[in-house]
Amino acid sequence: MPTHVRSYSKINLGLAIGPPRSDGFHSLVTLYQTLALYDQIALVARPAAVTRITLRSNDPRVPLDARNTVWKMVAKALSVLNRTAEVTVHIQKNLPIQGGMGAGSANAAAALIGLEKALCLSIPPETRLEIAAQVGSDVPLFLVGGASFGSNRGEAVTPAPVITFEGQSEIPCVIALPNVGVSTPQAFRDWDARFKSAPDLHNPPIRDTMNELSRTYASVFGYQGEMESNQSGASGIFPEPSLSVASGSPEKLQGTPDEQLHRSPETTDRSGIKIDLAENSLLALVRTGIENDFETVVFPQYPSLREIKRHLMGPSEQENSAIIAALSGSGSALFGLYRSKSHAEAAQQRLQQHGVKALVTTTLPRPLYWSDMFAE
Ligand SMILES: C[C@](O)(CO)[C@H](O)COP(=O)(O)OP(=O)(O)OC[C@H]1O[C@@H](n2ccc(N)nc2=O)[C@H](O)[C@@H]1O
Ligand SMILES: Nc1ncnc2c1ncn2[C@@H]1O[C@H](COP(=O)(O)OP(=O)(O)OP(=O)(O)O)[C@@H](O)[C@H]1O
Repeated sequence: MPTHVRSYSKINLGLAIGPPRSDGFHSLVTLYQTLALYDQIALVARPAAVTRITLRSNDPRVPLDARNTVWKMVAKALSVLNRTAEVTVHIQKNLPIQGGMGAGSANAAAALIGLEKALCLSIPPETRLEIAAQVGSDVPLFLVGGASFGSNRGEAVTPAPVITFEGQSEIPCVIALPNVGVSTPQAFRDWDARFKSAPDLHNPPIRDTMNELSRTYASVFGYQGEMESNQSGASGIFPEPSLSVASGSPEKLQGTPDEQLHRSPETTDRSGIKIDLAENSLLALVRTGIENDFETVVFPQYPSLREIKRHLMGPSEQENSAIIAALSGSGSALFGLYRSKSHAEAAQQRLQQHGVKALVTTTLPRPLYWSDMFAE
């Protein structure tokens, strides 16, 4: 019987790129958010004298050899664990390839989770994260799920509190799928080329966008007063952080006005505007003006993507316009987050009228990410 694992996708709620490093990677700071859209993997594994990996996929563009992230993950995990096995994986692709939604990375994480289950292994969480980081910068985030902070080259992940909007933790989301693929290494190279002649942009004392973005996240999520730690986190990998005030869940705001005052801290955004953290964490984030640095290099190359972002946003000042719309990762997928499902559906229609494929989904908080992981 195959082990079925859902391989969810992600978006980046802000991404700041730092200077290139000597190992060819770039430092970055980002906030990952998993989405309910998923590929599916079906994995069969049994101990054998020598390791043999066989991959299949419904999508002919997916490499079925050692270039595949799933292959890399299975080979690496077995080698680290000093095991040999025959492993067959079917990768059912629903997500775009080169979309910036971390699909290939998620496939790798799902394969690791499936392999553990199929072979009844229990890999220590630190080892899991270490193996994941070796397969790709975006892989570890899928061992955390929900919202998580990414730093270093993106592989250093820390669980973030649930991101809510008006009490909703599954925020309606539209993914626009432009008819182009953006290569991640090429996008990083373009970033370097663009700013080669402006070294100040890579000079931390003059403009350190990464530090700025870190401060932004800290200003939104940093209130420590009510931080709780629940060791039975859904993943079993990390304790579940819960920031009750920033999460804005109404029940947390009960109590006397004095108590509410105590639980309603304020912080200031980059322009000094006061943010009421009790309001909701997504709006507080948006108000800080978070951006994705990749837009600077990807939009000039693919002007249609800027246009798609406008369609995702919708007419300004209207109630049904997006709370935020941006490129995800290095693209080409873009996302919009909305107050309601009907607003998301209206955005989907706007895009379809302009010939752009669009999917309606929701953000996926950490508990749901793990509870539905093995559902077929
Ligand atoms: C753009 C993002 O999707 C944002 O979440 C990720 O940074 C990309 O992560 P990923 O696809 O897992 O990337 P990896 O497979 O680790 O790296 C692919 C290539 O992208 C470039 N790369 C990636 C991550 C990083 N922090 N700096 C880089 O310069 C490198 O050229 C690397 O060889
Ligand atoms: N399991 C996989 N699924 C899809 N593509 C894969 C896989 N393994 C390797 N690849 C190769 O990796 C390339 C990028 O795949 P992927 O879909 O992960 O890009 P992406 O969505 O831009 O990811 P990211 O958000 O991490 O940058 C593809 O061109 C493909 O040839």
